[in-house]
Amino acid sequence: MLLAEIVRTLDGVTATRSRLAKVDLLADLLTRLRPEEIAPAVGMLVAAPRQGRLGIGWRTLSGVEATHADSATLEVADVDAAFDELASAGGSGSAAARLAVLTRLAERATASEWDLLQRVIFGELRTGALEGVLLDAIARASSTEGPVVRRAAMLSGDLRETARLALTEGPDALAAVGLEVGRPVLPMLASTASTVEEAIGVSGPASVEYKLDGARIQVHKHGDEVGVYTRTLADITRRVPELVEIVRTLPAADVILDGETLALDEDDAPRPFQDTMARFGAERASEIALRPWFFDILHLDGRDLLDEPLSVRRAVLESVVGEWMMPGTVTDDPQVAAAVSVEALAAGHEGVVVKGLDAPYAAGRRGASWIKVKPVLTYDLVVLGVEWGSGRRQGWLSNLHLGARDPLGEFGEPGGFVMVGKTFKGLTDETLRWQTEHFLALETGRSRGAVTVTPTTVVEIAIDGVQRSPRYPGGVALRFARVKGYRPDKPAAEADTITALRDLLPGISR
Ligand SMILES: Nc1ncnc2c1ncn2[C@@H]1O[C@H](COP(=O)(O)OP(=O)(O)OP(=O)(O)O)[C@@H](O)[C@H]1O
Repeated sequence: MLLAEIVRTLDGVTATRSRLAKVDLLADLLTRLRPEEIAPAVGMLVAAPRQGRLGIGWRTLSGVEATHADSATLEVADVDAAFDELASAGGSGSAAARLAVLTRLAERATASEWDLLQRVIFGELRTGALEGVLLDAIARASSTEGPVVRRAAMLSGDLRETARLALTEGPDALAAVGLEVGRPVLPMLASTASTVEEAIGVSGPASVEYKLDGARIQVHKHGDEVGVYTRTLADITRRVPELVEIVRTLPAADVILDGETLALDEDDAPRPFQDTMARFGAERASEIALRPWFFDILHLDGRDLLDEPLSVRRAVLESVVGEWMMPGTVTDDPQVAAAVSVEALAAGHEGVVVKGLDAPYAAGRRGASWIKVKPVLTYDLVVLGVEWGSGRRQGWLSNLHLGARDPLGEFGEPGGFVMVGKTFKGLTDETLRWQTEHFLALETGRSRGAVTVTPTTVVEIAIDGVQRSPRYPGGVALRFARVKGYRPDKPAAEADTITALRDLLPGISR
């Protein structure tokens, strides 16, 4: 298949607001792929190449100079072969080799094909919205029930392979996809309530647990082999040897655990979230040691536990992790639950997560089975641009332009971002230095003292609330926004939405 057909399909998908029409277009494309084209083509559709991260920055890409082709001749297989070359180019002279591959590709591509290829190579413009539609399209194209496709995608964490299985082998092969120790699955996510009482009203009998402000980890142990993965399934095993050591000692041959990790200071108080994330990003180990708290178990010694109720999973979890268990209490009494929250806050944690005891582990889904309650309002927003600082901050990129996600395109492009405020508060010198370098590498243009950037960086912002704003396109502006920390573990497609912020406005009927 020609790459141009993928470009045309994606254009069609963007041009229509109808979900059904999007599914039709994608399903039609999928049915026309040859078996060996399915995985590469799906990778191109969702900007997640089959070869994994290609490790090419925006700067390298925008440095490619080429005269594009007038007519479309590039095949999906040609692009896939070029990606193989990019992924395997390493060692000395690799930069030149990669640039040569990119230049050849850019010359063979038409301008619109190169637009798409850049986004695929960069690998970060994934819109969660498209992945959902694509799952429906895979179901349609392979005449398989939607839930069967979704389940396989969740458990394998691999949309490309799910599409290939669905289209070439059918529902039985999909149903046979199970958990595999060593292959991470998307974590279960929480919804939000404003009080513990409200949360327990929804959940009924629940495990009310501390919500630690660290980083999510999924841990896989197979004998002595241990793998540690982030919220976005990045493998960070080599960066966290102290966690690997702890997991090795657990009394289980095969186990998959879900938890949170955090660094404590000498008084056992949690260190700032930034310190934990610094460990995740660092190539070298630092003095700050992490420790784990586990709150769920997905698999134990040959038995998948996903579909068991939390009450059963907790009992099994406790027998495996002992002292590394997340603190919490099982109760259906709102007062007892509220007391856990007070205790968690007093110990310096963020709040609590209230989890229905009957609920299974819903991998990759955000639902009412887990409800987080945090007294400080924090939102994960996307940096759209940054202003150059002045005075003491001269020469640093400082004031961040913050955007909320607009999945339905109510205030702009569907899947785009709507600006809701700015802040330069809460930035340490070290963060200023880091963000200047980081955002210059993501630069897409400059205007009036600000650098606009590719909207891929998620930052956690604390606010006192929101107010109506005639100036911002979403009609809402943040009040007293300050930076809590960057969220390299969160993709922009999962940032908070403009709807979530507008819901904070008093008296807005949506
Ligand atoms: N006891 C706990 N149970 C579940 N998650 C916990 C717990 N303690 C801390 N967490 C963290 O809280 C998050 C739950 O909120 P959510 O599923 O919305 O993830 P998130 O989008 O990363 O949210 P947040 O930014 O609030 O951490 C988990 O991803 C995990 O990192």
